[in-house]
Amino acid sequence: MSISVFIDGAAGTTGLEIRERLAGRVDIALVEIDDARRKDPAVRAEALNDADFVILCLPDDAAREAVALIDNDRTRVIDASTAFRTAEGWNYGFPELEPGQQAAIAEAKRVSNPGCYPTGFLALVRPLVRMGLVPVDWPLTVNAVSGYSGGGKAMIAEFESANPPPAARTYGLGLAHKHVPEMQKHARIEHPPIFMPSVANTYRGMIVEVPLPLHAFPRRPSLHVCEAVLSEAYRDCALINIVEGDAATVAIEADAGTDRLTLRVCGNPETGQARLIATLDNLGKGAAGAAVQNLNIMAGFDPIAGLTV
Ligand SMILES: NC(=O)C1=CN([C@@H]2O[C@H](COP(=O)(O)OP(=O)(O)OC[C@H]3O[C@@H](n4cnc5c(N)ncnc54)[C@H](OP(=O)(O)O)[C@@H]3O)[C@@H](O)[C@H]2O)C=CC1
Ligand SMILES: CC(=O)N[C@@H](CCC(=O)OP(=O)(O)O)C(=O)O
Repeated sequence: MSISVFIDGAAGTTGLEIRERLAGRVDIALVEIDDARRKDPAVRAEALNDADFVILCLPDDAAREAVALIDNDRTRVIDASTAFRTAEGWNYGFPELEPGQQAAIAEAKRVSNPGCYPTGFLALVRPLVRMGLVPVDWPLTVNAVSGYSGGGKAMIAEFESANPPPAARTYGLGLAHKHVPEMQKHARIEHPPIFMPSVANTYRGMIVEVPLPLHAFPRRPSLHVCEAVLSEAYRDCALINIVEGDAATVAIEADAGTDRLTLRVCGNPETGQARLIATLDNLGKGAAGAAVQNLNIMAGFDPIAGLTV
């Protein structure tokens, strides 16, 4: 079986990465448009309605516009932007997050790809919340550092033209980052997490951390129990690895250039303080890898076809 796929925003950072992963696949025919007219709504509307699947790699407003341009019942959509991640009628494209989620994505017409930071946060926290180990009303915090490709073409140009670029800088200081509602909704927690993102002078890769005072939780879970819960939750997930044992350091490059997501439960067993750590590539499982995984699932292909494990 072969499917047709149109990538709207194929000249952007995420779009190019998706194209790279799909190029050469015999089961996929890419719908191409003239580069000079890639922002022309009439040209886009035709491609959006011709394709079996469209993958939107656009700013939020352009993604909303693209969805509005689809006027048939057949075309199925994967959106990489923030526009629909908490929207009714959209399926959250994180197949490993909940039991039954992959099956729901397989049937869905509209799938919203998770944000890169929420991918790390949710993978670490959701199984522990679901098991009742982290109370739903706990005020969680998230610390994270991303490569600068996370900010798309504009941030890449900014870092690559600055002389010298910052080694690292923190942002989101007003605690209203666009990923917070998505984190709260899909973790199924009562309060928005305090989210402290930074960007480093490296192209790709990210570290997402959640500190947990396990000793203060009603069930006082050990580090070992948390690790066992994550291992069980992702037992059959080809892209998610739980690395056991002590790590002295974790590098932002750990999963850069792959579509993997690696989880670690670090900390001090004596004090009951944990550091949950996720590493991933913002353009891999954080964007393009996840979009291709969702496409594979929706089309009935091997879920990890074309991906780097
Ligand atoms: N970069 C990342 O790590 C991640 C990105 N995302 C999300 O993916 C989406 C794309 O991000 P990213 O690839 O980084 O961004 P880029 O800025 O690199 O790419 C966006 C592309 O969209 C094009 N574009 C803008 N407006 C329109 C329009 N009206 N019609 C057609 N094309 C348009 C741009 O054109 P032009 O080339 O002229 O600028 C550009 O090529 C965003 O919503 C982002 O939030 C999600 C997870 C991670
Ligand atoms: C370093 C950097 O700036 N990162 C982006 C997030 C990239 C991403 O995940 O895109 P979505 O917002 O579509 O999820 C930011 O913080 O806005």
